[in-house]
Amino acid sequence: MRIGAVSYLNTKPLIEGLAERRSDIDLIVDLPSRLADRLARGELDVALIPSIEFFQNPSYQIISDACIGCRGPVMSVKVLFRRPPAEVKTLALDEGSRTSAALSRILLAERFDVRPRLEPLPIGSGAADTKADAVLLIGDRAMHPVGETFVEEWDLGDVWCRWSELSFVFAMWVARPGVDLTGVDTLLSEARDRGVAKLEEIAHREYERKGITYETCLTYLRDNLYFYLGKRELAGLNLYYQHAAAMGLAPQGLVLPQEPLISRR
Ligand SMILES: C=C(O[C@@H]1C=C(C(=O)O)C=C[C@H]1O)C(=O)O
Repeated sequence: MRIGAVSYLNTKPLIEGLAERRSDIDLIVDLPSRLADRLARGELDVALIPSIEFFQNPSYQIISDACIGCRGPVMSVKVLFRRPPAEVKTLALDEGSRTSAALSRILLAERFDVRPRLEPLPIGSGAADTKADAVLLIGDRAMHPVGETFVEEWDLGDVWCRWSELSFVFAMWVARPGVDLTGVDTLLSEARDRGVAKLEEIAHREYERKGITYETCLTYLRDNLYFYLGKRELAGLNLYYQHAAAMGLAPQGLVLPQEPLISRR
């Protein structure tokens, strides 16, 4: 089984000990946007894909109650503004993102009636490499100071959760059709439970190579991220879907799950 996981710090607690549990697992790490494309091409069987990508294929199935979500500020998803949001004409989008790319467009449209021209921000580039009025950064690179003063900065987790009074779900475990999923939900929820029980250890292991302090790393994993796809998260996902569909960023008419998946343990 080829399982694709996000290569950022946020995913470490979801894959703790995962590859060691079953000899038939090939764990591949990549950027979220690339995981979605690889799952769509059939190069992966199961992947942690941006939630908006789940809407694009009705044959996809959510297979775990583990996810990357937040119930407030997320710390690693930012829109940096060089002009006030109401005056934004161009938006540079982190190439690794699909969910937050759509979310930033939704929030600009809904709150400011702004529909900017979009440009990609390639993986190797930083905010300084674009002149866009606003820049979306996600993942590890969004956690470091950019060295520029912005007129406004949005933490998209915070902005969404305040605006919607619900959680936000950035990425979910999804399988393509025709894959034998026996035991996979247990495998993924157990990996998450192991990871969540060991956040200090994971933070110790990761903080230096991510260029952040141990405290920041632990706070991020423990307090900013939320790894459970519960009722409030599904309600947030549903609302996000409604906005995405209304803006033509997702197909119309999907019925998403409302009730959390009960893990078959
Ligand atoms: C919280 C995050 O969630 C991510 C954001 C994603 C997106 O915008 O498409 C996809 C997967 C997650 O890794 C982050 O990367 O910082």
